[in-house]
Amino acid sequence: MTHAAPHPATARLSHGLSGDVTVPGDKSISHRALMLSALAVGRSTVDGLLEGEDVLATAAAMRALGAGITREETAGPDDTPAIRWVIDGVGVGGLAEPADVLDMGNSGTAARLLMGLLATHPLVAVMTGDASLRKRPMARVATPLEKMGAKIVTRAGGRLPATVIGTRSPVPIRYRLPVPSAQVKSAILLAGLNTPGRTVVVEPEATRDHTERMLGAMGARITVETEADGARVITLDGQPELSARDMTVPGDPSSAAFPLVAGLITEGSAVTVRNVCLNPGRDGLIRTLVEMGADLTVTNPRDVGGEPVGDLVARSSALKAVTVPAERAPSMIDEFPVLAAAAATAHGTSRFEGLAELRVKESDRLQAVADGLARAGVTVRTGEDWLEVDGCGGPVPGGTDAVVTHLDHRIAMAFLVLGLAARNGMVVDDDRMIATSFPGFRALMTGLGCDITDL
Ligand SMILES: O=C(O)C1=C[C@@H](OP(=O)(O)O)[C@@H](O)[C@H](O)C1
Ligand SMILES: C=C(OP(=O)(O)O)C(=O)O
Repeated sequence: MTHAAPHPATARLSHGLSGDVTVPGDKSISHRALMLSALAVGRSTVDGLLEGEDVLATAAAMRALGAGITREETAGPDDTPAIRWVIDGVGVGGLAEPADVLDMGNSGTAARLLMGLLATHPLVAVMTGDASLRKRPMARVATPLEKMGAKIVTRAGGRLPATVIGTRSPVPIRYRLPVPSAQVKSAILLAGLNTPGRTVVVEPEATRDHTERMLGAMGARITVETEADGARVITLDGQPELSARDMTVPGDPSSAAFPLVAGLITEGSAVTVRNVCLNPGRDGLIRTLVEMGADLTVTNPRDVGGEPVGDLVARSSALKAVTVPAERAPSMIDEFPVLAAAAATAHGTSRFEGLAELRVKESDRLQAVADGLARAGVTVRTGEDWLEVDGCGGPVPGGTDAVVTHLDHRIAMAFLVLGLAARNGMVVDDDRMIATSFPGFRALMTGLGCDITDL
C-alpha cells in the first residue's frame, strides 16, 4: 500500500467523459498465469500481467516456492516499451518448502488457489493475509483438500493464518461444489495436478473457467462435460507435464466495468475500453446493462491467448431498472457494487438475487453496498441474499458523509463512480485498496474527465 493511513477520496458530478483507454490485465488470469507457468517445464513469458498488489503477492509466493520469476522491459507494438514477466517453472510436483510465512495480502484468489497447490506437495507452509483476508472463509477449500490427504490447521472459523501440511501421497477425489466458486474449483484442480489418477469437480452452477482453459492450453488432459441438470463435470488427469507458453493477458472486465458504467451514468459521455476479456463466465454485467437500456456496444471480437476479447463503447444512457436472476450472479459476482451504482441512477426499482457469496468477499459487500447507497440518499432494501435499489431516475443526492469501504477495492471504486452522478458528490473513506486490482484507476478516470480528487 502506498499510504500507511486511510486515504479518503472524493468524486463529484461530472459530464462529457470521453476517451479511448485500456484497463490493466485480468486479475483471475494473471494469478493463474503465474501459478501454472511456475509448474510448467521450461520458460514461460507473460505479457499484460496485472501488476496489482494481489497478483504481486502471488508472484512473491511462487518465488518463495522455488520458481524463477523476473520482470523485464521489452519492446511492445511499434517499439513502445512494455513489461514482460518471465517464469522458469519447476515442473508439476517440484515446489520447494518456503522458508517463511506466505503473505497473500488482500487476495482470496491467491490464498485459496495457493492452498490447493501446497496441499499435494510434501511440505509445510504457513499462510496469512491482511485484516480483510484473515476474516474470509477458508474451510471451503481446506475441506476438500483434506479429503485429498493434506492437513490444514486454521484459526477458529476456518480463517487464516493457516498451516498447510502437504501430503506425500495425494488421493484423487470427486467433489461437488457446495458453493458456486471458481476459487474452490481451481484449488481442487491445482491440487489434482500433483495427484495420481483423476480429480473430478462437479459444479452445479458454472463459474469462470480460466483454470480449465489454461490447463488445457498447457497440455493437461482436462475434459468438461455437462450433465442433464446443467452441472459441469470437470475431469483432470493427474501428474501431467505442463508445457511452458508465451501468454498474453487480456484486459480485466471487472476493472473495465468502472469506466464503462461511468460513461453510461454521466451526461454527454462516450467511453471506449479496448481489449476487454469477454469470457462467458464474466460477461453478466454487460448483459445486464444492455437489459437496462445501456448504449453499450462490443466491437472487434477476437481471441487473445485462448480467451474471447473485444472493445467496448459506452455512451450516456437513460437506464431503466432490471431484475438479475440468481443464476446469472456467478458471471458478474464482482460487478454488483458498480451495478448497484448504475441501478441507483436508473428509473424504477432494481432487484438482484443470489447474492449470498457477496457477504464473504473483501468485505460483506451486500451490507457495504446497502450502507453506501443509504449515504448517497438512495433507498435500498436487503435480505440474506438479495438487494433492491430504488433508482433516482438520474443523479442521486450524494453527500459528504464518507462511505465506509472496509478494505474493499470494489466498494471504493463503485462509490467513486456513483459520485460522478451525485448532485453533492460522494466521499469514500479510503482508496488505498484500489491498488490491489486496478493500479492507475485514478489517472485513467480523471483522464476521461472524471472529477475525482483527494479529500
Ligand atoms: O477464481 C477467481 O479468480 C475469482 C473467483 C471469484 O471468487 P469466488 O470463487 O470466491 O466466487 C471472484 O469473486 C474473485 O474475484 C476471483
Ligand atoms: C473478490 C475479489 O477478489 P479475491 O476473492 O481474489 O480477493 C475481487 O477482486 O472482487
